Amino acid sequence: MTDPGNTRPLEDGIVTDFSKKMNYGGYLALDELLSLQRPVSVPEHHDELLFIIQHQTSELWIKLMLHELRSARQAFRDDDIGTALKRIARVKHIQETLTKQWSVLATLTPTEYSEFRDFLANSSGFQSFQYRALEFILGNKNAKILSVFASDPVSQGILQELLDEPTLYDEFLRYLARLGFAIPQEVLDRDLTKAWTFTAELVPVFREIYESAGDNWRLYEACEELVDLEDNFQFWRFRHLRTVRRTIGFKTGTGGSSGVDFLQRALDLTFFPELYAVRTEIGT
Ligand code: HEM
Ligand SMILES: N[C@@H](CC(=O)c1ccccc1NC=O)C(=O)O
Repeated sequence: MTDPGNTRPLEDGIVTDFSKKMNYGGYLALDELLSLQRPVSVPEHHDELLFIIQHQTSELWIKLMLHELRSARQAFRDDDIGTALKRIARVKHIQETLTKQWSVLATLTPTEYSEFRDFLANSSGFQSFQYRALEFILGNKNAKILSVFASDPVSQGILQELLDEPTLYDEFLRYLARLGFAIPQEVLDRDLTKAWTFTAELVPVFREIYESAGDNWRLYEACEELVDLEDNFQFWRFRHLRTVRRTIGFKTGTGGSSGVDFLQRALDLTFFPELYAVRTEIGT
């Protein structure tokens, strides 16, 4: 056999004529996608491309998370817990990817960032409508935040819709109510535009599910999936906080907040407090 010189020979079947067929770049709209990284620093700072790509990839993954979470919410509505669990499992993997991805941005030193930070003006992740949509569908609703999107009616409209609709947790609890669990009427009739708050009457419901896991395996699994989802969300928030801490210290944020202190307070927020509270009761 002739030595191919560390080169893989192409096979005869490999398609090379795309004049009349869809190819990779066409399918993925790569022309557009790869022309969307537009640094604003002058002269262009080497590290701004990292900063943009870290954010754009995050937004793409968040887009998929929202797609999956909307579908999971619909699945609970349709009494289809199998599909809901499948969707949430995927979301958990995306969260892990997003949390791990912080290590790439952490290679940006404070000096490098300070060299192009001023060019970002008042733009900030706080204005990410997809991130806010994620918080809303998971239960951390806050009508006041809609004002940030006044200049972007399409995003504001999507957020208003999510604000008015049941969250993933609302649909899970309604599903439990349909199965005969003692979900208080006030929970089912709650003001959906408000953030979820701890409801003690739900703890015994979850205790019943945990203590009858053998008979209620899917429900037990769903509870644990939701806990994973919240834990993973907190891990992302924490990595963001630590990255901000090491990059800008205690400077105020470009979005106008106090910065690290403001982000620290997000770590006190919780989506499914009763699923954490039940842990204190288990085995006692
Ligand atoms: C060196 C990089 C980063 C720094 C220094 C930074 C800094 C900050 C600061 C100070 C805030 C508070 C709001 C403000 O006043 O601006 C904030 C909020 C936020 N950032 Fe970043 N950030 C960084 C990277 C990222 C990345 C990669 C994302 C991914 C999408 C992101 C998403 C967000 C979100 C969603 C918020 C709102 C959080 C909340 O409401 O609790 N940030 N960021
Ligand atoms: N808030 C950041 C700026 C920042 O990180 C940022 C700027 C524009 C678009 C996204 C950003 N990411 C997260 O807040 C800062 O205060 O430096």
